[in-house]
Amino acid sequence: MSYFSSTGMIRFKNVSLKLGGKQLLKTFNLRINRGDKVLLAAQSGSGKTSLLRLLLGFIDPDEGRIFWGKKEITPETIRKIRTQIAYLSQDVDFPNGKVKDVFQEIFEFDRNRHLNYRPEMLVEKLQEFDLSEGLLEKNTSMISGGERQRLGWILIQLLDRPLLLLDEPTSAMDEKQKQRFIDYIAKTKKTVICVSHDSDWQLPEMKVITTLLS
Ligand SMILES: Nc1ncnc2c1ncn2[C@@H]1O[C@H](COP(=O)(O)OP(=O)(O)OP(=O)(O)O)[C@@H](O)[C@H]1O
Repeated sequence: MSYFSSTGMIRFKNVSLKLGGKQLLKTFNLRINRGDKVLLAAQSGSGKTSLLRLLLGFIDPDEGRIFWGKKEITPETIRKIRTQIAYLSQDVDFPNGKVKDVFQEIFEFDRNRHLNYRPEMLVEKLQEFDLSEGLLEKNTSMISGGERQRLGWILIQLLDRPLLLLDEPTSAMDEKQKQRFIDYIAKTKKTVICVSHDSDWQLPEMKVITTLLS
């Protein structure tokens, strides 16, 4: 079986995590299959963002193991695993620079070259998401929270990776925009883990997790 092919995509096995003196996970178990959609709607401060950060290898569990297919997530495996993940963080942190240059640079990384990015692809997406072409010339530090969030969505769509990790992905959007992204997630065949308190994200196809400490 190859590195990434497996129906059981992600598995948390007896994972415990304590941060800032607070127990967030205690022998936590979760299995996520390819194509599954999971909504983390546990209360504020319960560790939802930390769970995404565990999957990205930004933090390590105190106990237990996390698997991607048959591979355990470790410092040795995480780089390759990250090439399969598109992460939209709560604050959508873009590098400093003109929007058009930042996008160009992202797609010049070895792991993204196969996508054959062209600037026209970004222009097309800007139109689709009601963003002005003038944004291309703006510095990423000068754009609004709502624009930044939509640019984050554009990036994750263009990156076209099998696992989407979305942290409050529509918090800075109006209803119409929000619905467009919810519809995209409802239709996608990708595996999705979304953090949101917004009940509009509770799609029928989503497994909703309301508590992490059971
Ligand atoms: N690096 C860290 N050091 C210390 N404490 C941390 C760290 N990261 C997170 N925490 C704490 O862990 C708890 C869980 O944080 P986390 O952001 O994962 O929760 P959350 O469920 O995503 O919250 P929210 O819904 O409010 O965004 C919080 O009390 C937070 O202050």
